[in-house]
Amino acid sequence: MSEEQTCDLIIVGLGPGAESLATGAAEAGLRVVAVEKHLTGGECPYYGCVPSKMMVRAADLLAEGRRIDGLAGEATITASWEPVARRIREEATTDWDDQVAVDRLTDAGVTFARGQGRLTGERTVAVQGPDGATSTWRAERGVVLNPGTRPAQLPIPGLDSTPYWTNREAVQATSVPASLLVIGGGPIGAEMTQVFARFGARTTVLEAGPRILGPEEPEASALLTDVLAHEGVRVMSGVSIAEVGYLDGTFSVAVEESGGRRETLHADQLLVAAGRTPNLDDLGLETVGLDPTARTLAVDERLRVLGADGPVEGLWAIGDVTGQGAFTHVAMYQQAIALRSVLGEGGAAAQYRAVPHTTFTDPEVAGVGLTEQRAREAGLTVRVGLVEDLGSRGWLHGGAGQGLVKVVEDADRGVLVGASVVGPAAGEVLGFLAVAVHAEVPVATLREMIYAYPTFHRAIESALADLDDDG
Ligand SMILES: Cc1cc2nc3c(=O)[nH]c(=O)nc-3n(C[C@H](O)[C@H](O)[C@H](O)COP(=O)(O)OP(=O)(O)OC[C@H]3O[C@@H](n4cnc5c(N)ncnc54)[C@H](O)[C@@H]3O)c2cc1C
Ligand SMILES: NC(=O)c1ccc[n+]([C@@H]2O[C@H](COP(=O)([O-])OP(=O)(O)OC[C@H]3O[C@@H](n4cnc5c(N)ncnc54)[C@H](O)[C@@H]3O)[C@@H](O)[C@H]2O)c1
Repeated sequence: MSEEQTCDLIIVGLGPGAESLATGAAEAGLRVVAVEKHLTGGECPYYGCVPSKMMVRAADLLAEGRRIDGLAGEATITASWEPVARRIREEATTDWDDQVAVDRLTDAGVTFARGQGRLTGERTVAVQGPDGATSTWRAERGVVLNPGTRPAQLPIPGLDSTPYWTNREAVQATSVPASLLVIGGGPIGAEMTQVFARFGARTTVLEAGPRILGPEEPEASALLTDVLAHEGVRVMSGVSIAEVGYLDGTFSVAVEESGGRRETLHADQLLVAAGRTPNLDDLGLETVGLDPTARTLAVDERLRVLGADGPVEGLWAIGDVTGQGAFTHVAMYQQAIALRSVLGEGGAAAQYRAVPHTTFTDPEVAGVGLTEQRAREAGLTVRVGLVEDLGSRGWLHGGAGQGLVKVVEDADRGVLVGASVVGPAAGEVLGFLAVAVHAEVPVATLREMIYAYPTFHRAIESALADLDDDG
């Protein structure tokens, strides 16, 4: 163990938020040490948002090409995974090398330390490098934790001894399997299912819950399920997986449906996308009185980590481990607030009533704020407006214009507390509703607006009109 070194701020785990925070803190004059054990920038640029959205873009192009028949002539589409794999390797991840990101940090004046960081007490961190050597640091201001998550390992008999994919292997695929089983119908499972199916894999998605995209509005899940089924995907919900095997290049998955029917499915590849495990178990949390087995770190509105007796001295956390939405935009939002807190500055505190999200299937599934069910559980007087088509624009769009808009009103206050949009560019249409929920624009004001014809967002006007019909 080396002699303790001193700095102002240590950042452990460099997800997208921490990368920004490190640069900002160094630019503000702090001596910053940034610790990363794998790839600087975290899951999003190397295994998450960026490569997966390159895959989605390619799959959407194929689908658009296939829609030419009957709308604009004839097209013969020949799918090839080669440009997708190449773009991910060369443009997105530089072959999963983070040197550019490390250089960006060091150019900004940050001291970069490659290794596993662990708290050893208040404001102190030990960093174990790849060679096993350990350096120790004391930070005068404190420590920011941004360790993120890893794919959850399911305790399914047989699974661990098979070469199954998680999102990390899926984005590194150099070819498309002829057949694919996907365990988990959350955002990762839904996006990957559609991508590989559109590239020709016979795909089945296996979801334990009653429907895919379970936290979304049921109407949104149902619409996406229909679209996937129409594209030839088998969607099995309410299943439990008894066993997984692998023999001679083929996976076998024994599935029990809710009615008790058993079936063994076979495929060339298995993708497990069944949730995430927070990287909190090897972070030395116990040395500052925190529980290393917790699923999230409680934080206050300034991102200070909360212990049993209030904020832990000199300790902040940002990103997925705070449990406020596992999205890059949440981590980025939080880093700016945490940085101001580290620097002793004020400014707006964190609040999460209008966290937007988009699952990049086609149609996209986007939401903000509360679903109808969550609003009812919160005890609000709820009115709901729902339109299950996208009006003239949906029809003009041809085959792929299906969608919906659902708005959830707190009727006592006359403001929207949540909304969902499914459709082409739903994530963009959602922007309007995110403003409405965030700024608590009165529903009466939203109804006075003029909605351009024929846009997708015009369906919002119809959904607002439908609020009147709700009991
Ligand atoms: C397939 C996929 C698609 C996604 N798509 C989207 C999307 O479209 N939009 C969106 O907003 N979000 C998306 N996400 C979620 C997004 O990737 C995360 O929310 C985002 O990366 C923020 O995570 P984070 O900052 O908590 O940490 P992470 O990105 O998980 O990074 C944490 C970093 O900390 C490092 N680390 C952990 N422990 C230690 C330690 N003890 N010492 C040193 N280093 C450590 C890890 O190696 C990692 O690099 C997607 C995720 C996946 C998996
Ligand atoms: N477009 C986006 O913004 C985007 C895309 C991908 C991921 N993400 C983020 O990453 C997070 C993780 O994504 P995820 O899809 O892995 O996790 P998730 O937790 O959101 O969904 C996992 C799904 O797997 C199911 N499941 C769990 N155990 C199962 C089992 N044994 N058998 C069958 N099904 C099982 C769950 O019921 C759930 O529907 C998301 O919650 C999201 O915040 C965002």
